[in-house]
Parts: sequence; C-alpha cells; structure tokens
Amino acid sequence: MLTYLVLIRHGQSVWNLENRFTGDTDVDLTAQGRAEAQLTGKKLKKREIPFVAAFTSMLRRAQETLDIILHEINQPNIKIYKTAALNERSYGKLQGLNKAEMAEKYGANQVQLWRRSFDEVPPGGESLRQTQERVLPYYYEHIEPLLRQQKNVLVVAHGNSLRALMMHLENIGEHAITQVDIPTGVPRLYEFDDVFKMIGANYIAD
Ligand SMILES: O=C(O)[C@H](O)COP(=O)(O)O
Repeated sequence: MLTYLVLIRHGQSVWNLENRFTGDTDVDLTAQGRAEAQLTGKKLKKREIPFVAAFTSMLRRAQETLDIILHEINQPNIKIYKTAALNERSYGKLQGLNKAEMAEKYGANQVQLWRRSFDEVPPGGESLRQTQERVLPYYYEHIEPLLRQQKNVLVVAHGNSLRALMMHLENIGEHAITQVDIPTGVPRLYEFDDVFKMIGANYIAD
C-alpha cells in the first residue's frame, strides 16, 4: 500500500500578479489563482486519494486555495489544521515592494540572493534557513507521524515555506535549492512505500 503527501503552493495572489514581495502580508487570490486551485482539486479528485488531514498556513491565499480544493475533492471528513509554522517566509522591509524595481535599485544579483539563497536574510525578514527552522519541527511533530501511519496528507502553503520542506523531503542541498522555484497551484505528489521510503516525487500534470 502506498502513502501520499501532496504539497501545493497557493494559487496566484494579487501581489504575485503585481510582482510584489509578499511574505507574510495577507493578500487575496486573483481569479486565476482561484482557477488554479480548482484545477488542482480536479486533478486530485481523479487520483481518488483519500486524505485524512490537510495542513495550511494562517494566510488567506493558502486557506482559500485549500477551501477550493476541498470543495472539489469532496471528502468531508478531512481534518484541517492551520498553523503559522507554514506561513510564507517574512520578506521584512521588502514586503509590498516591486521585485523588478528592487532589482534596479539593489542589483538583480542581490535580489536573487534574497529570494533564492539559503542563508541570505532579506532586510528585517527571514532567511530560508530561518524559515526551515520553524517549518521542519512542525512537519516532524504533526505531519510525518501521519505519513508513517500510512495516512495521506495534503499541505497547502507558500513558495518558500514549501521550498524549506522540499529540501528535507527530496534531500536538496543548500546550493541546489537556489535553483528551485515552485509554481503556484500545481500539486507535487510524494509517494511512500510501506516502510516510509520515498518512491516518487512529481508534479501532477493532469
Ligand atoms: O513572498 C512572495 O513574494 C512570494 O510568495 C514568493 O516570492 P519569491 O518567489 O520571491 O520567493
């Protein structure tokens, strides 16, 4: 018997669309973001995976994405957990500012480091390492035990809180993670065998 973990970055948000640093600012989904969530729900419904639990952050772009998915898959007994541990990494003073304008002001290289490196701390915000230091303890305590009991789990969170988790799940190093970008609203499916060995990690295309 296989066990499944599905990670999903929320659908496109208003500030994704406007190319602004978002971090833990609570912004809404766009119409496209809601459509992405709906499509994800349809893809998951086709797989007929029975989930026992769904985890999301305290931010409404993730919660709304999860609501739309749950509506599509129609499994009313899924237990829902909301936690700030899965919130997006804080971008501190960059939040609200335009990414392209910041690249003009500080240089594309610096902006890329703030966005993708493991250790660089954005002004007043969190590095990916610091994000991982809150995401992983939550994962070990609340999510991994369910998977080890062969229970299927859904996680709807954010680009960087999920990159932090992916590093652990897929054994991605501090250098390699700089190349990893997670698309909005596309489910990533992990399959584990009955001794909790990962046997697959793929985005679900259809
Ligand atoms: O916080 C943000 O701006 C986005 O959710 C993720 O942005 P990034 O791709 O710049 O890390």
